[in-house]
Amino acid sequence: MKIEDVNALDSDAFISLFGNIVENCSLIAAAIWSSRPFSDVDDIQNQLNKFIDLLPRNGKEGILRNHPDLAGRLAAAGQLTRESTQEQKAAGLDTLTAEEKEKLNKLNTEYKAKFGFPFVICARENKKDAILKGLEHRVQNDLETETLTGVEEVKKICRLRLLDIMENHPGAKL
Ligand SMILES: NC(=O)NC1=NC(=O)NC1=O
Repeated sequence: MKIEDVNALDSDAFISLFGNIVENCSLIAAAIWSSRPFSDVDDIQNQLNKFIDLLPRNGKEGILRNHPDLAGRLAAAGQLTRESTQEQKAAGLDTLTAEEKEKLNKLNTEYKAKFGFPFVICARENKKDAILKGLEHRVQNDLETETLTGVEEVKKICRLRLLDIMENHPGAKL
């Protein structure tokens, strides 16, 4: 899809296409539509990042709260979004041993009890061992650090989803 095609989308079509590049936060795509015309994909990403960075603390925490646990209840119930399903599978989270799953669930529960939002990491950039190590390390951080770290991981997830759409969506027929 070319950037000209993106710039030609009305708000409904733009939100329909980009609404889940930040998991369950279609508001962000709806908001950055106002920033068109975009010069290129990086410009779209920069507008997303700027919107997220300007949110108050509770807005950032809200984005994190909208992310499903890794190999959590929704994954077990097959109720993850298409994107999350693919991302969690790519990290090998669909082939955890019973012991790994128990450890992940225990750490996820501890993390969420401490911070009030789930542990978020870009699953496509990490395999399950790195995710478990990351969770063990990050659960020891403070709230400020984890809010910012989680948001930076959301931006990585968002970037990969954005590139997928730009590369795979046919866009306007030539
Ligand atoms: N809690 C999470 O980190 N969730 C996720 N990370 C991804 O990359 N995809 C997810 O669903």
